[in-house]
Amino acid sequence: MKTQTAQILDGKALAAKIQQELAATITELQPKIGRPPGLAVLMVGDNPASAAYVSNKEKACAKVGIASFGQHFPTQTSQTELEEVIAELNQDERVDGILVQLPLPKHLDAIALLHKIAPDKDADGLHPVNLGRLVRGEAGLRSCTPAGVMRLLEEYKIPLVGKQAVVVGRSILVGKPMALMLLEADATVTIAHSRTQDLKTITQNADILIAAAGIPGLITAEMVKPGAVVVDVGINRISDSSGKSRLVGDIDFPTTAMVAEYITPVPGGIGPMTVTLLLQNTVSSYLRATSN
Ligand SMILES: Nc1nc2c(c(=O)[nH]1)N[C@@H](CN(C=O)c1ccc(C(=O)N[C@@H](CCC(=O)O)C(=O)O)cc1)CN2
Repeated sequence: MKTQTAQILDGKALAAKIQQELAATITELQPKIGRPPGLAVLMVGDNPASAAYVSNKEKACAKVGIASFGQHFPTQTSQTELEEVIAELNQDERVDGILVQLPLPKHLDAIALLHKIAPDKDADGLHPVNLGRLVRGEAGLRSCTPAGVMRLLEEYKIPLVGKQAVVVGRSILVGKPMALMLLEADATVTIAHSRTQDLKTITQNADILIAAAGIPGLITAEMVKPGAVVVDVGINRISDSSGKSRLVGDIDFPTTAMVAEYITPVPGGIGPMTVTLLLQNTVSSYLRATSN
């Protein structure tokens, strides 16, 4: 039986390497600056997956020496209360990065909350000012998941200039900024989404295929060009026939790994890179805030 031939793009290993570098930077700078970098993660409600991600972020902060100012609010917290908390954090000199864990309970307007975060403390890179900077190719805080994808591709020296890149998914969190970052790197970019007709014909043309649709196993081997670089941003928890839960991506890994040249695993691919780029954004804001 033919088995996997693709090389793994190891996000977990790269994340560990970058986190070590961040820890060394913080150890060196903290005595001179007089305080560590600070990150505030705001979580509303009891979504168990979100609670696990927030806890991972706080553990990662502790590991590299970033102070956490996390706050957990009950589900019924109002928009105004959260806006007031963000306004305080914007003024708090110990805090370099602020993020609102998504998704939020339905009565809250996530976009309106993101607008309230000071752009230079926008650790998730989702404020319109930072998205605008990305559109214009200017320096700014970049969205963590797509920035993590770009950093992983860079580490493995994957050529992007002039390549056909297809992004499946058009969310503000991943798909749209991902397409812009690939464009910034001179790839020729196509965005496909839930209304795209004949997805297979489009994905088969991709030298670089990014799956960010949130649909388990959406991309199968016959949809992938032989030799393509395949990046799985999907994080889907499914139950198998015995009722046991496991994590899968948007890509059918066993079949796709037989045709792709490079592939990211789930878990251990883009997830750890997302958390690491969040730490990196926080440290960038800290350096900017303390540079005078
Ligand atoms: N404000 C934000 N909300 C959300 C984001 C985000 O970037 N900003 N992304 C996702 C969730 N997320 C971070 O918040 C996230 C998800 C998964 C991982 C991760 O490391 N996954 C591991 C597996 C973990 C497991 O076993 O469950 C992996 O892929 O190896 C990191 C971050 C939605 N919300």
